[in-house]
Amino acid sequence: MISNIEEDRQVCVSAPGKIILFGEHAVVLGKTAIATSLSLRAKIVITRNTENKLNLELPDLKEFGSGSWPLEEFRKLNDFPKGDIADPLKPFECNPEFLNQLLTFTSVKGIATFLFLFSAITQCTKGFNIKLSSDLPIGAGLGSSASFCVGLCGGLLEAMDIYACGKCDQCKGAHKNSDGEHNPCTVQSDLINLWSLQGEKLMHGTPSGIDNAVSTFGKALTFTRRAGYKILDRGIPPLRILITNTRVGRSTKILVENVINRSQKYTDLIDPVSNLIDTISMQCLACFERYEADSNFDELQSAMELMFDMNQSLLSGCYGVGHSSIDNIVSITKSMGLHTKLTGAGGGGCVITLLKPSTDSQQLEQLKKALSDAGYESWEATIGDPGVLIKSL
Ligand SMILES: Nc1ncnc2c1ncn2[C@@H]1O[C@H](COP(=O)(O)OP(=O)(O)O)[C@@H](O)[C@H]1O
Ligand SMILES: C[C@@](O)(CCOP(=O)(O)O)CC(=O)O
Ligand SMILES: [Mg+2]
Repeated sequence: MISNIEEDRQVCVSAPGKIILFGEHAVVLGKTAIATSLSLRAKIVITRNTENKLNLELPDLKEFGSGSWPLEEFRKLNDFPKGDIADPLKPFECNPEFLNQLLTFTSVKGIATFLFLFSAITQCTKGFNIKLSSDLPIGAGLGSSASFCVGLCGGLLEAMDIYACGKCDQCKGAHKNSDGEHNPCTVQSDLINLWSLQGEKLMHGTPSGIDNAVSTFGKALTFTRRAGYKILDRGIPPLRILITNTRVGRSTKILVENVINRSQKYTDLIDPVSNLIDTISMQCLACFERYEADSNFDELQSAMELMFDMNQSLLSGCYGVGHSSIDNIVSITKSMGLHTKLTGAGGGGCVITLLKPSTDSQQLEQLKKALSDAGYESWEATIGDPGVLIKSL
């Protein structure tokens, strides 16, 4: 018999999307990338049920909508994670055999990812109703997959009362914001981040880990595969960024695989490119530090504009992840003296344009209309938002 408290308990979690300022794809190859969170967020609501079922609603995935499965259906699978490996405090990769068994329930990789994380974290011991929706365009380079994983893992760990910190005061909600939400402590956030990385691996094979890190911790951070994340405690300077969605769908998994294959096949040609992108990321950090010291925004803006152009040229011309729609937006914004680069995996998806401090509302409307007339949707980004937020009712 579930106690009333548990049965009535509701866990609400949100996790931000992101933009990568510099270093996408190169970060998969071990170089430095810089990313910052967005105000667009994935939202998950988790409530208990007494039906011993998983009831799932994914309103943003029209081809799915909703689904319901008895928990026993998963527990009886040959490769259901159990025993020593199945310690929810020690994130583990999905067994390929188990993935194949999960893919008998759904052909959608994202849902199979959901079912893996649900099975691994909850052991399918309790029935839950789960609804996941998002402000983020899906598959557009703004980290929707990572925010999906981070929100889900944060919510499931909370709903199962699984805390790497043993449920410290912060994770008990000692420092709630005005909406009654709290950021989990660093120890619990690291657990959420590592589980989310396992989800990202299922989504697109060889993620660097930057997307789930910035969705977990928020603000802005640098990332390398070797050293992991380093949060920029002072955030980033007040850059004005316009996000434009090409509305061209693409597969992060395929784009990432293509860059890896090109790097392995043409190592002597691509390594210098990756090293230059690493230099761009490091130069961006140096510019941020210089701005902190001298507040010379014009100097910062000029350097950022050059680095945007360089990184875009290298991504498109050398890594091969450009697209004609991206080139079109680069051209439209350049005609207005602005500089644009793709963000995320490229091949369509979203681009980011560096607005000038002097770009006034009339110029911005003129730019957005030119982009809209060309078939693109654009909006000024709010960056540096908090990472995963949890509200337990
Ligand atoms: N709101 C959502 N609802 C359901 N699935 C989602 C949602 N957001 C992301 N996903 C999953 O993430 C996948 C997109 O991941 P990816 O190709 O990496 O694009 P992105 O650049 O947005 O991270 C989708 O195909 C879907 O499986
Ligand atoms: C291309 C890459 O650098 C970022 C992928 O971003 P997104 O999934 O397109 O939002 C891959 C990675 O770092 O995992
Ligand atoms: Mg993604």
